[in-house]
Amino acid sequence: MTQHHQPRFITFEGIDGAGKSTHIGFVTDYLRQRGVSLVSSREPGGTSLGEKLRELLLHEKMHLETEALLMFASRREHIAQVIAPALERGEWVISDRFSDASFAYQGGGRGMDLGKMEALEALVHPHLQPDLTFLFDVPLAVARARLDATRALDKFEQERSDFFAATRNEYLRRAAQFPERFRIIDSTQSIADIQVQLAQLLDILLEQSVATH
Ligand SMILES: Nc1ncnc2c1ncn2[C@@H]1O[C@H](COP(=O)(O)OP(=O)(O)O)[C@@H](O)[C@H]1O
Ligand SMILES: Cc1cn([C@H]2C[C@H](O)[C@@H](COP(=O)(O)OP(=O)(O)O)O2)c(=O)[nH]c1=O
Repeated sequence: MTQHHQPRFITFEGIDGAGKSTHIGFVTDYLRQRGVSLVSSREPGGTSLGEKLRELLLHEKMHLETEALLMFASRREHIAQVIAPALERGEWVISDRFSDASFAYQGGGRGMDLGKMEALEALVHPHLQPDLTFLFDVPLAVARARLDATRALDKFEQERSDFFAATRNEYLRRAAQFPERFRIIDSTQSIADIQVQLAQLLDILLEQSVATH
């Protein structure tokens, strides 16, 4: 009898500076050490076309709906080329952001009608949702201080604090709407404490995904 893990699709979300990127490497290492084959990717991006769209999205000013359409165009390609084939092969997929980011940034932050966002989601992935979404949540001032300390800011990261307040609120609204999928991580904790919590959550997911033949 052999044991394997049924494929899972995990996404990482949070406002810029919440600490998402810090933990993706930890999570991929943790899962690989436990025998999971996985693909780690990001949005916007994750494919050759998607990375070109990312360059435009992070640096060019454009109409709000153009921005939303390009985010979903990048996602469509990502699903077709990376996410769906990996899940079909039985591999896990870790994505640094997915559609919750469009709801939070283009919907919450920029105020695009959420009904239009839902229509795009229904067009691009009517049957696919993450199995688990880690939402890294911190007060705006903490995120801002972390960003200022580290790097040159892209188009989104230069937004004002009311933009991020609305973005964070939309993330929290989505988490309340889909509690079975979301796990909110209090990212004011130390990196070490967050990793203890992530490991516990991953152990539960691993246990639930074991299939034996
Ligand atoms: N829990 C934490 N405590 C203190 N600093 C952190 C924590 N998490 C991340 N950082 C630091 O904050 C900065 C932004 O983190 P990063 O992971 O790049 O954020 P994100 O990917 O969410 O934009 C980095 O310099 C990182 O080292
Ligand atoms: C996927 C996605 C990202 N974004 C934004 C959020 C981020 O500010 C930016 C890029 O995300 P990210 O890769 O998290 O940035 P970084 O590597 O600099 O931490 O794109 C949207 O506005 N909508 C979306 O649908």
